[in-house]
Amino acid sequence: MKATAKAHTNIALIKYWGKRDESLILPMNNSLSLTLDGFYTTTTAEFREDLTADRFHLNDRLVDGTEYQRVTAFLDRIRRAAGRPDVFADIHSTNHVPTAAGFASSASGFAALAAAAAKAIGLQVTDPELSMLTRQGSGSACRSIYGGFVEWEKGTKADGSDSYAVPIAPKDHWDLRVAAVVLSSSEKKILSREGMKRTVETSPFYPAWVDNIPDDLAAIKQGISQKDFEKVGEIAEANCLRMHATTLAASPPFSYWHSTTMAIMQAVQDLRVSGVPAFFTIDAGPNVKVLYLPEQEKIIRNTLQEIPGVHDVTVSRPGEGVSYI
Ligand SMILES: O=C(O)C[C@@](O)(CF)CCOP(=O)(O)OP(=O)(O)O
Repeated sequence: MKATAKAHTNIALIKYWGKRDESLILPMNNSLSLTLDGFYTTTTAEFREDLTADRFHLNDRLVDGTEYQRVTAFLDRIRRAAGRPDVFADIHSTNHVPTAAGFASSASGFAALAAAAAKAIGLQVTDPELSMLTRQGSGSACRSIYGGFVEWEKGTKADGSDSYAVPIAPKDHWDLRVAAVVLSSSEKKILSREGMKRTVETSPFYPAWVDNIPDDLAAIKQGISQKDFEKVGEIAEANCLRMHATTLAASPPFSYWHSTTMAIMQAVQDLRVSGVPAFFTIDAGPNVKVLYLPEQEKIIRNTLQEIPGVHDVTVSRPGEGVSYI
């Protein structure tokens, strides 16, 4: 009972920010992402009769603490779904992603874990069912089941049976680039789960965030189908700024941005003024992702690399969904 799966990270262009159900991980709003080819996780899961507890190895290191707790709690869901409450797994995950940089590494990690564990335990799942299972590990991970552009339907049912990702356009629909800009400073940040909880519970700006999503989604999907780069970039950048605005109005207020984060934001907006189309998006951390077209590769890379405080720039293309090795 062994299987290996590979899954890529995804970058949200319309952000998932806020849950309506913490335990089932059900979101307040729909989100839309692009799966990236540059960062991925491979996970091998082996369910064995001789184990009396799960074992989780990440990058060849045995993991314990909260990370282990999240994985073993997730595997409990897999065991329940398969009707095998008493079988435990040996999990080996390798993250080809700067985990410390928080590049939604939980997204590729949980998608690969869900796929490998379901296959290893013999659980037959459709893509929507695999997405729903993955969602219960980490919300954004449910979008990594598919490649290319993906939308996570928030659903309305209390049991979450209508909350899963659906493919919008395949990875070869549009040859975009995403530069992931990692900052040198890796201060302890507020984890996305905690950040969105505080925001939902205390930020007066939060209801406006939710209200704006349907228009953003409709417009960005039109832009994607028409390959209108400015339209997609403007909506994605504005959506990211609206998300971060909600944190500034939370109690206590917080922000994920460092001075280098803002320097990168300014540099990207300056590029646009000089005629180079580029747009940024930022998740629950100080790092920045920059969206651009292939012909701008050189100027984008040179501009970003020379900003003080930038540690690394990694370029991704649209990536594929979950696969089995
Ligand atoms: O990816 C996005 O849509 C936007 C974010 O990255 C933040 F900006 C949210 C990621 O949240 P996640 O780590 O999935 O939370 P979990 O469900 O509590 O595990």
